[in-house]
Amino acid sequence: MSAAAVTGHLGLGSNVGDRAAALQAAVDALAAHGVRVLASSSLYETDPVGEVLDQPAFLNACVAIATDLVPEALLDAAKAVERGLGRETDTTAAAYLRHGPRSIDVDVLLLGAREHRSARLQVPHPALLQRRFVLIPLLELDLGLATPAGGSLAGALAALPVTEGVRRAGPPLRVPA
Ligand SMILES: Nc1ncnc2c1ncn2[C@@H]1O[C@H](COP(=O)(O)OP(=O)(O)OP(=O)(O)O)[C@@H](O)[C@H]1O
Ligand SMILES: Nc1nc2c(c(=O)[nH]1)N=C(CO)CN2
Repeated sequence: MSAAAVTGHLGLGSNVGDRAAALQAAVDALAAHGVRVLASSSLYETDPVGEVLDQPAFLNACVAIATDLVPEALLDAAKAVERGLGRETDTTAAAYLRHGPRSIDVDVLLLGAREHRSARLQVPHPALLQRRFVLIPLLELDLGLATPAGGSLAGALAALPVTEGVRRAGPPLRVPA
């Protein structure tokens, strides 16, 4: 791939089926959709947060990426990877439950200094600074990360109450050489 226009970070999550295999399959599939994965955090076993707490624990990881895609095309790529792994991505479908169990979730967390706000995509991800399950793997990748507005992710993590368990559960996902 040629020199990429944008670097950023994606969040990966799974709490149905073989969770580690699903996270690895997502990393493996991203290249075919124009997204180069540069590095992966460790895997973390995390307590569910959000609107559905009575569901199995998640396995989460974050990856650093580079891409020539514009932000909405990157979201399309993330959704295509989810669909390719069998996830229901239509938020109006009967099978869709917001914050509910899923075989794979690929969220756009950060695109460096870029901000994007449209009906279908907000970057930074709106819940970024409230979620220990994304802040901890992101900070493993880069302790100096900040939002485009200048908010330190390390500072956000330090300010959060420890209400949600996040335990290291395995080594980083394999990324292409
Ligand atoms: N930064 C983002 N990354 C991924 N999806 C986003 C983002 N901003 C807005 N969305 C929109 O959110 C919709 C629902 O996404 P998803 O099914 O992953 O939600 P969720 O995982 O249940 O909740 P959450 O977004 O709080 O993690 C997507 O179809 C997409 O249009
Ligand atoms: N621990 C954890 N909780 C969640 C997760 C997730 O990936 N990890 N994803 C959700 C849907 O956005 C809702 N809750």
